[in-house]
Amino acid sequence: RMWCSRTDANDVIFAWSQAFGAGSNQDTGSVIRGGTGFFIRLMQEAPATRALFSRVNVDDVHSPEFGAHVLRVITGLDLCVNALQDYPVLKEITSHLAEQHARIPGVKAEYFEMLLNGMGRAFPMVVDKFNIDAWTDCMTPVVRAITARLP
Ligand code: HEM
Repeated sequence: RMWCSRTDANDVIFAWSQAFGAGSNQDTGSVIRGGTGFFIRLMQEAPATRALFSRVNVDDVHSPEFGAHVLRVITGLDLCVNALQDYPVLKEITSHLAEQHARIPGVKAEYFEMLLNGMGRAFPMVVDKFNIDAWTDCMTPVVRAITARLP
């Protein structure tokens, strides 16, 4: 099977809604704050990524420009997570995201793994009974699909 099981998907959809939805869903600011944290972590782990975000004002990660970028990413991930049980839709979304990143020089597959691993490490603090195995089983194929054509 290419994607994760429905049971795992169910756990991930629930975890995601606790981390980025229900409550914070109503509040774009908190989604941006949470998402920005993961980008700050990513840029610490892989400093080369910083230059990729110069167009979105990475010099001030609390600027509206960087916030809007973070929101685009989290919204893209939200689409993926909520399509985990609809394989044809998931395929469409991930291949569109793959296209959007394939044309940006310097973007590497390993950066996606780092970003998603950062979430896996943080979610136990904000999600009840976080199922890390379900997260890994569901998000690994998503990352693989988005980064298929990246170095
Ligand atoms: C699964 C995780 C990710 C999702 C869902 C995602 C989603 C998106 C979306 C929706 C856009 C806007 C595309 C557009 O409007 O044309 C974008 C732009 C971009 N993404 Fe990602 N992204 C992810 C991870 C990453 C990672 C790990 C990197 C590199 C470290 C990255 C680098 C970029 C860059 C450089 C842009 C263009 C920024 C600009 O506007 O100048 N993304 N991403």
